[in-house]
Amino acid sequence: MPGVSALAPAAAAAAMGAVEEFLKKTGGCAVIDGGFATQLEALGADINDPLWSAACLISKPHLVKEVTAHRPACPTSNVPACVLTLVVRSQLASITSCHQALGFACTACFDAPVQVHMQYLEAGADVIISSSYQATIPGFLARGMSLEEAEGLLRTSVKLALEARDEFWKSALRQSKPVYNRALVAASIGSYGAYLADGSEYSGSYGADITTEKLKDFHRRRLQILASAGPDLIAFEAIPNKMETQALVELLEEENIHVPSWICFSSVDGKHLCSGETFADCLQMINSSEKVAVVGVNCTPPQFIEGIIIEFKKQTKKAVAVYPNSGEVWDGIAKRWLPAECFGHMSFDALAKRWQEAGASLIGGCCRTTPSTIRAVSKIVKGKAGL
Ligand SMILES: C[S+](C)CC[C@H](N)C(=O)O
Ligand SMILES: N[C@@H](CCS)C(=O)O
Ligand SMILES: [Zn+2]
Repeated sequence: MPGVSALAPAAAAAAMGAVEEFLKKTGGCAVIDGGFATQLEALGADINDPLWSAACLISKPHLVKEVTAHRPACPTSNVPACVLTLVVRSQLASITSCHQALGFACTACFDAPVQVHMQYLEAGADVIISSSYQATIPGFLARGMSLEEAEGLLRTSVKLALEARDEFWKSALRQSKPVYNRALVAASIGSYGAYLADGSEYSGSYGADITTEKLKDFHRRRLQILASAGPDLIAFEAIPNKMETQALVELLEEENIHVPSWICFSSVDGKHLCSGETFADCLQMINSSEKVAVVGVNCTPPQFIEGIIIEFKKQTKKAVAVYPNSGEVWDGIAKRWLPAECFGHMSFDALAKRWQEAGASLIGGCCRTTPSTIRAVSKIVKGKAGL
């Protein structure tokens, strides 16, 4: 499916139909990847940063030179000298970490997003989500970047995912036994709360001053740029309240976005959005939008997912996506994950089978899930060995 932001209405309708076709091709249940940020950290990246995982997009090659002889490894990525080629000229003596000390990535860190995408593709993901969850224009500007640089990094996030998908697909085609589908690339758009980086994507509390119009203005330019960068889907992730849902639905119309979207909510109780508002009110708005192909929940504890799918299936005809977190709880102030409340004796993949039976059409994992989670999910929902 090509990038479709500039297509005429008939072609846009075809793009929406292509999502349905794609789901059929995957046997009625597509596998989404797992936690992008989680796996980035597993590769050694330091994402304790206002941009969180989007910090991996920042690199400044014009400031750097080859000094592998001087520095044996990147202390952040722990990548050995043979692949570490970029370090700042003026700070050779004092480097402690690419992101924290220098404010940008070494080449090894910069390769990490592609590696993460590749690992999820190998694990069996039919849909990979770009590294743009917390990539925002104001966030990049606050780092001293120009508008042009900021917009360029948004495009880069989609480009890296498309490159990984195409590279992986080329190698999959060379295999004698067909195991994989050609994956779709979803351009991630996190909530306003994710940008605030104050834990409000799990509370939905944006303060008294925020309005639907302000939220639209916050999302507008990033949406335009990501939609025009050639993704197959736009993935609005962890949307915590009704006002932001309304802003997104209206914005998709106003900007006439023809890339099919999904809107996924976050929930901390399994019955409401994080704000305490009902799913029903949001689903009603989404049901009347032709721009939204898929609805669902992400970054929500696994024990709530089956009940949520059952509710959604009563309230919408759109395909339902679920990609819960591990059940651990994000402490937005201390910036760390707290232990999960016990979610019973069932493993994530055994639960995934139940989510499929309850009617979910796309299943994956969010924070604190990994390629091995996705490998297990893929095997169980597709009944396929060999990944
Ligand atoms: C999905 S949460 C763990 C992402 C990080 C959060 N927006 C923060 O920056 O603290
Ligand atoms: N796509 C993002 C979602 C965070 S809630 C990630 O996996 O890092
Ligand atoms: Zn998450």
